[in-house]
Amino acid sequence: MEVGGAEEDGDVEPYGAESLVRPVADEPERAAEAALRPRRLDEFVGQRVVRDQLSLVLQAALGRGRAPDHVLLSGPPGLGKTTLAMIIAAELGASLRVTSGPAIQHAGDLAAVLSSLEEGEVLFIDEIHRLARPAEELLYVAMEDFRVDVIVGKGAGASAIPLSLPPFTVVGATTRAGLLPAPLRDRFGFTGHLDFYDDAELERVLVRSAGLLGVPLDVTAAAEIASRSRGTPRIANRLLRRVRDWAQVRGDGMLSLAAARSALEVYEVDERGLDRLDRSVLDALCRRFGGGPVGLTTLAVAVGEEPETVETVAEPFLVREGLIGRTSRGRVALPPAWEHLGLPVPPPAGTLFG
Ligand SMILES: Nc1ncnc2c1ncn2[C@@H]1O[C@H](COP(=O)(O)OP(=O)(O)OP(=O)(O)O)[C@@H](O)[C@H]1O
Repeated sequence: MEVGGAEEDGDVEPYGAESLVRPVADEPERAAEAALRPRRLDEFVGQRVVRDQLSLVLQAALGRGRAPDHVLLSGPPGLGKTTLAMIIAAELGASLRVTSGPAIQHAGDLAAVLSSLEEGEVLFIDEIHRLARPAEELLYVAMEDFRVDVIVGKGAGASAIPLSLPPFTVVGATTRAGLLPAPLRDRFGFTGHLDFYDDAELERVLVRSAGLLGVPLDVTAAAEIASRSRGTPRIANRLLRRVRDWAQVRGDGMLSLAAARSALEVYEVDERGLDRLDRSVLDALCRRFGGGPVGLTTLAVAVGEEPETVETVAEPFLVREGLIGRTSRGRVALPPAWEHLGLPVPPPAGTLFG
């Protein structure tokens, strides 16, 4: 169930919506994702440490017959935070309420959600780092004392009427744990950090998804798609759906290695998982600016994009892959960037004679 007002999202980038390897999902995609979500903890692939820890927290709470401590899940988009929140509710046999930081515009919105919670329910707050300050303060009290102060009246005549809440569990998700104020972070009894998946784990995600979609996926194709998925199950599942389209329309329905390669060529996702924007950034950096350093704005103009798009959509992965570096003087191409473009790696600066 969705609660909270319409989402006002200031972070939408023009490029992001059309990229296959962008880690965030839009609404239509979320519907396609829903069918592929693992429902129980033992179906959730990878993230062994977080899974083990969470399993203990949940089993202990179930054994005591009490709502578990509040849970904070942090990590980059598309790694399974929402899925885990749903799993937590399912494992507890509780119902789940879903809202997000940006959907809660006023403390009153949150008070309304909290005061309608029933005993043992799980409240999932996505992008919890984007809650407004007054809502955050209300949440501290609700999480710690299971109480919300309902303000009646205005100005000098206003008074707070305490309303006690039944025990419930907040599951907060954030891509930016560092932005959470310490008092809010401290109210979570358990924090799980999700990391990027390795290729073997992504292959398992793909094999499971192909089974659910009822498509024949060759193991070599699964490995190929996994290696281009940037360590992210959401991207793996998205590429799988595109390979399925290709196999259906241009192939024989089989998701073979050849089908995977042909489909990903059509969608311009290269063997390392880079897309058109990523490659144009590398290309501009190496060919036009001799490897840099070059400022973000200049680089963005060279590739015809907004600086914010380059910084938030392309750069994180390029930096993580060791293709580019960020220095105080701007962006620089690292040797693997030259190699990826098939260009000779220039000698390090200051080396006159090779
Ligand atoms: N460990 C996993 N095993 C199998 N599938 C997974 C796993 N993690 C994520 N997925 C799949 O990846 C997709 C994205 O997962 P999810 O929506 O939970 O990510 P998220 O971290 O909440 O992303 P965001 O921060 O953008 O909301 C879902 O379709 C889900 O089925």
